[in-house]
Amino acid sequence: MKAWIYDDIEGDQREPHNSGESVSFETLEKLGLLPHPNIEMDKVEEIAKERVYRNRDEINVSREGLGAVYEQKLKGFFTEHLHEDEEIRYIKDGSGYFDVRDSTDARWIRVAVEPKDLIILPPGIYHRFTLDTGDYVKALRLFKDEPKWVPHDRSAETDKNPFRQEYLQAVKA
Ligand SMILES: CSCCC(=O)/C(O)=C/O
Ligand SMILES: [Fe+2]
Repeated sequence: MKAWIYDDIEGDQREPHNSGESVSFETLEKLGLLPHPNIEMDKVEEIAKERVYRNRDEINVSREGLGAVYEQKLKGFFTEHLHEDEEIRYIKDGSGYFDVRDSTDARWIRVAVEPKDLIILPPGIYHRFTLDTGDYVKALRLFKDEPKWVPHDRSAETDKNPFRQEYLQAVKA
């Protein structure tokens, strides 16, 4: 797992867009995005138990895995959004990029994930996801309750969402 500031230059979202400015795990932690690089399944189970996760699913994000909904799903994943529940992603195979807003809300931090990387997305964090040029990731998605994936796309309305407001309070310096 590595993270850097996204260069915001027009072009294929699947390219690294690495501005050359790297971002530390400490910074990710301050944003509430808890990185656990290179861990085994037994550690994933420990985290899931500790944090009381009751549900999970496995997703194969690829043209083959998603079939007819591939384009639509990829578009949805890369639309800036938040979730109202804390969610865990554990990469089983392939790779991709999670982008999260930095503390100024002006820049994207790109987090490159690969097999055995786990990240915890706090409720209310604006983020998006894209495959890289390998065009494939298989991930375990852990949910506290039902295995649902409900994105709230960024809007003036979502900015007022109580989970967003709570997140901003929690990460305030
Ligand atoms: C690699 S898991 C699929 C993407 C996802 O679950 C998510 O929440 C994207 O924002
Ligand atoms: Fe998401």
